[in-house]
Amino acid sequence: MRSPKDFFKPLAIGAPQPVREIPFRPSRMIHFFDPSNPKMAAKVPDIAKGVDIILGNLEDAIQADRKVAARQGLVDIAKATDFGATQLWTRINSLDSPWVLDDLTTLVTEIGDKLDVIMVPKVEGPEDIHYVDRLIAQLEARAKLERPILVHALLETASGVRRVEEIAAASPRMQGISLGPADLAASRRMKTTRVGGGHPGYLVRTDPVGDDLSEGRQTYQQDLWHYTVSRMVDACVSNGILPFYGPFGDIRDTVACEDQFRNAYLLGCVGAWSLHPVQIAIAKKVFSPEPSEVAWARRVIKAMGDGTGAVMIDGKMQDDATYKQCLVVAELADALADRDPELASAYDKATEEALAND
Ligand SMILES: CC(C)(COP(=O)(O)OP(=O)(O)OC[C@H]1O[C@@H](n2cnc3c(N)ncnc32)[C@H](O)[C@@H]1OP(=O)(O)O)[C@@H](O)C(=O)NCCC(=O)NCCSC(=O)C[C@](C)(O)C(=O)O
Ligand SMILES: [Mg+2]
Repeated sequence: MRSPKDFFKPLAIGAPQPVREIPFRPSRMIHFFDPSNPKMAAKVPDIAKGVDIILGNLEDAIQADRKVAARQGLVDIAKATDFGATQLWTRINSLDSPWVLDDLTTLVTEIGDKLDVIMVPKVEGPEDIHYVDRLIAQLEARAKLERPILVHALLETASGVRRVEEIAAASPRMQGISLGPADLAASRRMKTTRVGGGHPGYLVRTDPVGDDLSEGRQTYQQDLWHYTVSRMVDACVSNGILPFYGPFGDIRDTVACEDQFRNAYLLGCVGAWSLHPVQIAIAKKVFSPEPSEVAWARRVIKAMGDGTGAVMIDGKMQDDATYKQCLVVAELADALADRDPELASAYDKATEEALAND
């Protein structure tokens, strides 16, 4: 770890000044596409208009013999497309792969001015972030970039989870962390072959009634990812960066996808990945607070005045802490409303109705 005094110094002569704060931009979904797939690539300009983040994937899910085509495809798309307020990200190949050096060199020098964030997969510890941090700085200097590219780590190894706090604190470039449930399951030797979501075997069972151990006992499926997501959220928030849930692989099961995304939302994540167009609307719905929640939050904030003391609203005690909880929801709503006029009017309408009854 660098000295706190040097932490915000550029790591290469001529590289841009690191950011001191990670800006919060709407980040409800990171939409993945394969830049080597002409059909998918052709849809990117249109899809980009309806998502918060669009990500050109170069790593897993891209066949080995399509890696170079994917990299070049991303360069071409980035150069040809105006992404407006939508963020452009990429996921580079893993640091032990034969492709990553060319991924970084090509992308930073050719489209570094368009790229907001580089996602680094299979991060094992802070040393992986330090490696890309310096290399990106050297390439930024070469490309004469004026704005630093941020880094997002993928939490998908047991070692990464063990050192997630160090990863989150490794560089001022760290923008956030996503959970990678498939590689993480493999790394941990978990016996699930699903990409995220629950498992019918991971459950708790109610106690037996009387002597009969088998009849009348309810079972409840549990969340395999609760510990990891919670730990990731703490690591991120305590370092001023953003936590994301990752992918939900059962594209057909939109119901369970929504549940998984909502669990992550309630635990503090700002967004999740969409692998297929059908998952975009799910993420948008789940990671935008409900109008009734926003109305409630705004009502509490109004009633609490300077945010101190205690008041009762609809039979519920409100104090300094609930005021802060409400600020979380209201500030998120304001940030999303800035970008989404439909949400803005839904929030305002619900607030008006709620305040009218006070
Ligand atoms: C699952 C797949 C193969 C189904 O693709 P499909 O073509 O079979 O599906 P479809 O339902 O027939 O597609 C309908 C239409 O949507 C298009 N389409 C479909 N998907 C997209 C997309 N993403 N973006 C834009 N367009 C898309 C597709 O081209 C088609 O267009 P058409 O109507 O003109 O024929 C496909 O959706 C896909 O390849 N998605 C991305 C997969 C991916 O990026 N995986 C890697 C991330 S997850 C991961 O890496 C794990 C992690 C974190 O590392 C760890 O946990 O360890
Ligand atoms: Mg993975």
